[in-house]
Amino acid sequence: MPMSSTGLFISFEGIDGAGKSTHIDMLAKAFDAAGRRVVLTREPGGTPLAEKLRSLVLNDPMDPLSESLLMFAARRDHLQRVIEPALARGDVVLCDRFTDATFAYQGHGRGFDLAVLGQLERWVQASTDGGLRQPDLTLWFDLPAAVAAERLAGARVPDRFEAQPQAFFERVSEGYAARAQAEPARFVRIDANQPRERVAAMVRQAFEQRGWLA
Ligand SMILES: Nc1ncnc2c1ncn2[C@@H]1O[C@H](COP(=O)(O)OP(=O)(O)O)[C@@H](O)[C@H]1O
Ligand SMILES: Cc1cn([C@H]2C[C@H](O)[C@@H](COP(=O)(O)OP(=O)(O)O)O2)c(=O)[nH]c1=O
Repeated sequence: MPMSSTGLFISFEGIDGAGKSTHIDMLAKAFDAAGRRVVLTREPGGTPLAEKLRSLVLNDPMDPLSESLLMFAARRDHLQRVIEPALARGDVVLCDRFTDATFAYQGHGRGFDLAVLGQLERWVQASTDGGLRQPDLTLWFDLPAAVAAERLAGARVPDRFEAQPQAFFERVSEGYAARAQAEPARFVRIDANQPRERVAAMVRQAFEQRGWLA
């Protein structure tokens, strides 16, 4: 049984260029065809306030603590205004990145204190029943940093994170691996270094195995 009482909360993670966006759209269509209401959203972002914070954090230079606080401020607003109401209605929430990204990028990428991030996570994701709101399932698109860089070359104008060197993304990947190891039941690692159709089949299989898509 998913942790959320009625809805389904799915997050998508991986370094920039790993292929998340490509497969989120496919999944949204699959859930829609199965008769489920889908909320497609992203972090940082997903509400008017959080989208403003996104634009600041992706473009304006700042230190890792400010970056982490803005990520969690955006997340708090997003949870309260979009994610929790959607789950209460029984919708499927497909979220492009969530807190694992903060541990991977601000924690492992920037080297910011993981214990402080853990405290922020507990404050921001505290649920009314005393538990911690986490995705029911996290799909981690794992791709070597060199391959992601090749895929992104020329594809779009890089933001503050996408402009980072390859070593940064190698650390971010280690961060995702650590989170996945700590919570194996929540994570599914997708080998994203394969043709789109193979990746799509593995993504679909993760849902079918759980009985979430026929
Ligand atoms: N399996 C794949 N093989 C080759 N290229 C891919 C694959 N999946 C996605 N791409 C391409 O790689 C780029 C990054 O994919 P995208 O879905 O935008 O990644 P993300 O959302 O994780 O940053 C896009 O140009 C996309 O078309
Ligand atoms: C959610 C989140 C994202 N990020 C970064 C990762 C990405 O480089 C960037 C935006 O994510 P994303 O929406 O994946 O960017 P795009 O749509 O351009 O692929 O924000 C963090 O550093 N920490 C976080 O907590």
